[in-house]
Amino acid sequence: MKAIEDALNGNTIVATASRASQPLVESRTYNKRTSDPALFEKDDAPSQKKKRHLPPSWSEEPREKTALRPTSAIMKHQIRDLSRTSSSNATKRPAGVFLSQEQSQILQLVEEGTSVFYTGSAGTGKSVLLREIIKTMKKKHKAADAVAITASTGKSTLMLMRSLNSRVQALRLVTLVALQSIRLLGLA
Ligand SMILES: Nc1ncnc2c1ncn2[C@@H]1O[C@H](COP(=O)(O)OP(=O)(O)OP(=O)(O)O)[C@@H](O)[C@H]1O
Repeated sequence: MKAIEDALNGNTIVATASRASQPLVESRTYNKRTSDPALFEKDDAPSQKKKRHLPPSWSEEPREKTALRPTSAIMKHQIRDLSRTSSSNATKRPAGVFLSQEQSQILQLVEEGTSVFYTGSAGTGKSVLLREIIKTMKKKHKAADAVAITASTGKSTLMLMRSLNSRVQALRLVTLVALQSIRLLGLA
């Protein structure tokens, strides 16, 4: 009631004025920036940065010069050079085929002039051995026509043509197969 009466008598203004003349400490402390250190409470005081202590060797060691990173243009050249050298090496020194003991035995028999029939599961190295046999026989009998490759079926002829990967050989192969077929049929 006392407060209402005071308000009616116009004491409100006086009260407001007195309140405004004494601003809250809180608002001064938190909402206003001030350089007065007394206004800072101990916990709110800005912490002093500690000086970093580095090991003595840190500053004594001279900094190594970092190698410049190659630009993309330089890298392109390097990659091109690398591919050139690797491809030239590949043509000069093809990866040698090291035949297994079984493959070597068959090759030896062929070299000795023995008629050989060899077979095996898929991927056991029959084609690799055949290529080696052809190579070896060509080396042994230097004449161009000394070695002839035949196939019993059209399909196998095509397979051989593909595996031998040479048009001339493939052409010769087809001719030989044709000749063999003619002979087998007793036509010639
Ligand atoms: N002596 C060897 N040295 C290295 N790799 C070999 C050798 N023999 C066979 N291979 C490899 O094994 C794989 C199969 O060989 P290849 O194609 O000659 O088998 P295959 O018996 O002819 O198979 P398929 O009957 O399926 O035609 C190939 O990748 C080949 O390079």
